[in-house]
Amino acid sequence: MEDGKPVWAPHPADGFQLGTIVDIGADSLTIEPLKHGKTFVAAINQVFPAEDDVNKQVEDNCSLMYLNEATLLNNVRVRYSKDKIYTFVANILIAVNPYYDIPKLYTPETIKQYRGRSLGTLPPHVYAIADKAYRDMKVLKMSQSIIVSGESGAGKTENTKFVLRYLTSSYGTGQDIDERIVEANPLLEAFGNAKTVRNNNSSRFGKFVEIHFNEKNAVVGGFVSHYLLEKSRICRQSHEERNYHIFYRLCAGATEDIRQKFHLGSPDTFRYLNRGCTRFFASKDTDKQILQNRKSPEHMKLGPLKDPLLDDHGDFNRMCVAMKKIGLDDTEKLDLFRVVAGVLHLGNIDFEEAGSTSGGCAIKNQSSQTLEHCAELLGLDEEDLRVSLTTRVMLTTAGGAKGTVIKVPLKVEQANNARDALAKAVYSRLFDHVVTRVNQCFPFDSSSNFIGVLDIAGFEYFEHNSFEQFCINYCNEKLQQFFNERILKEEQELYQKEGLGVNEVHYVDNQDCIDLVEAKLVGILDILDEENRLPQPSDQHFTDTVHNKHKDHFRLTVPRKSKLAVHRNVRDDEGFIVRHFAGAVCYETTKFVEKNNDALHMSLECLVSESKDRFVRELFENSNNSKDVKQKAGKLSFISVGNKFKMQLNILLDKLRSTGSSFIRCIKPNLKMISHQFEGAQILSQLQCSGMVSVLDLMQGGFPSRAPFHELYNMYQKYMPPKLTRLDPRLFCKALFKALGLDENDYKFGLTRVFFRPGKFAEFDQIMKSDPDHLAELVKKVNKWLIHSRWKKVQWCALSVIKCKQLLFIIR
Ligand SMILES: Nc1ncnc2c1ncn2[C@@H]1O[C@H](COP(=O)(O)OP(=O)(O)OP(=O)(O)O)[C@@H](O)[C@H]1O
Repeated sequence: MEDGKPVWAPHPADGFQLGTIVDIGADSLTIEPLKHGKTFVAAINQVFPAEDDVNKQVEDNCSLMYLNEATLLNNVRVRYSKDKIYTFVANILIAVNPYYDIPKLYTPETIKQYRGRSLGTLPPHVYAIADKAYRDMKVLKMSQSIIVSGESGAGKTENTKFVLRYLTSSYGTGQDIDERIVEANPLLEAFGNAKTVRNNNSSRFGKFVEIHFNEKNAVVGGFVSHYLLEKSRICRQSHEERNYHIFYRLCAGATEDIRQKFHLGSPDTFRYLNRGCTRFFASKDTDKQILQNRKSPEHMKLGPLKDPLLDDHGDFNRMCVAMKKIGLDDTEKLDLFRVVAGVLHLGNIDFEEAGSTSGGCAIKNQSSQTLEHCAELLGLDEEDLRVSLTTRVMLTTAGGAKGTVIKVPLKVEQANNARDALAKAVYSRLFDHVVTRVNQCFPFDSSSNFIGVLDIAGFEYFEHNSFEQFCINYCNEKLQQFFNERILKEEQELYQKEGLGVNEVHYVDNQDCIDLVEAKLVGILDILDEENRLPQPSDQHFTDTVHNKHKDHFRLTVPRKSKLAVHRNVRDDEGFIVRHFAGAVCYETTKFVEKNNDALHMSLECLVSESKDRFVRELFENSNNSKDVKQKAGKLSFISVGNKFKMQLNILLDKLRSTGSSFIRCIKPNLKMISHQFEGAQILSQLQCSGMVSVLDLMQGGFPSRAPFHELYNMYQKYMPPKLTRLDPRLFCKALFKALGLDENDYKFGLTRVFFRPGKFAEFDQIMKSDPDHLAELVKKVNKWLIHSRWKKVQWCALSVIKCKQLLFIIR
């Protein structure tokens, strides 16, 4: 950075602002903003050199002279203002959510344009990544994966859908299977998506969608794996949020016949819906199609929720069509709806103290009809359901009559928990079933390779972070490691391909953070499991153990060390801070123990797995603990959520490691979810969380800026006399570099481009644009070098001829 040249300095709302350095301190700089405003002081490591033309935008950030987080943000900003939402950083695609349909961006014609075209030959696009994956699969005969990440509402699911549509329409067989892969989405979204404050259509589960190809590289089928459905939402949502879409779609769109059969009412009549938002999504017109008696008072008062892509009544019908298309018959459809209705009724069962000496509770009289509906819909015996919700079965294990079954009465709060646990178990099994069923509708006998698209929540931190964030961030920590491995590998491969003869790129590994979470016995997940197995597990004891076992761990500390006041109020035994690659997160550990346990208590497990209804019974058939329910009845069994996730993740990562990979980083431009608004600071934080900034760091360890010879030639030919511009671009560049006497450690000549060490491209540019006297001197030097190198070439040729002649003479 130089005196008088513009720099990017931190700005609270925009991320960075342009300014000039007016004073230099020991580790800080005083900056004068270019736009009006007072001078301010910024830490030296937060001030970055700016490009000369800050309105310039490039398709690949690596062709910028200064590759840093500020120039990256600025490039994305300038492009976004021109509706260019996609940008490359080397082979990584950044996708900013436009929150409106950009004309012609995803048309069939655009799909055609990208078919078979190499990365970089057309503007950055999600189709370019999809096609690269396909071509790599074909050429390398190796499966591929595309990892789509970003925070909620950033556009992961939409981009995933674009990839799937691109692949099926470009490389499908034109048969039913292609359509089925695309049609599976509405069904998955109905059961796994919900309105949240961040996104009206938020996927509350992670998924890896594989499209399988035969030996001729045509689509033959698909397979979906899913991760971590958010279960807490089934029973409770915050005020402005909703439960899963299916509940509202059923209430709004079901035929009168279904409505009566399943005893459905308006959303406000169900506890599992009425603590959140009870309005339907509808347009002015479709709102009229929803009968009055299906609308909640809140809906009547405030009108429908509006979203261009969502409409509960219409979506119900579309979902029914999609079900048909993917091969679900009417019986199966009704089975699904019946269980959804059953869950709703279950939530309406109320308990009160029994008033007996047992200290237990009973189902309120007012709930008797609900109990009846619930039992009917889930195929349970009403009395058995009553008993299972209000008592817990225990087997005596010691003393007197060993193995005697005793019924322990539950208190009101325990019964409420049991009811909610049952609802969560039934719904999440139903969701598993939906995914299994979806998978059955695009079967394949054999496949040569697949392209998998991973759509999973990115790194997240809120004011209050719980077990869900802990799992998601652990997952992102693993994906980040994979990302680093791959980017590093790609960089090294590029250096090799370009013949640079170097492969030194250094970066900070995050294995220590991964170990902190998943190491055997001492990792946080194992400590938590250990706690769950104790007779009286407690969140505090778990938290204390974590702190004790990792007293001096660099990645772990106590909440009071947080920079944020809210976290400093959290006691040492109520939380811990993990220093993730993307920043420190304070986790509050209340309910960690409960959330880590997927097991129903035994009476409930027995109840549902012996349901009279085949569909419900089958939902629980494959459960881990149904086989030996009776033997285990003495203990509260424990099924670890954390370790199941760890296992799934490790399988996923093994799979990813065995494939070639591409990355799409989705960015949410603003919190209001509107078009044409770029909130710089927000976006910068997402770039940091998605690992993009650390990728820049990683690249800084090598040769981050790169410019093709022809580009350099075009940039500088105007400064050179015609005699020199007649040279071919490669020789032209070589002559310049040699003449300038640049340090050979600062740049490398590849086959197609020049690679620069951090900041060296700019230095070079500066010399080129220096004053005319200096330039004249430079031209002289270039000429001299050319003559010198040509002379050397002539000498070498002459010598070779002489040597050949001598050789011939000897042979003769
Ligand atoms: N490329 C796009 N063009 C137009 N609108 C888009 C695009 N990408 C996203 N959107 C809009 O943004 C909304 C949120 O996108 P999406 O559901 O894909 O986010 P997400 O990252 O999957 O969020 P979550 O993690 O909550 O599921 C979409 O419903 C759509 O309205």
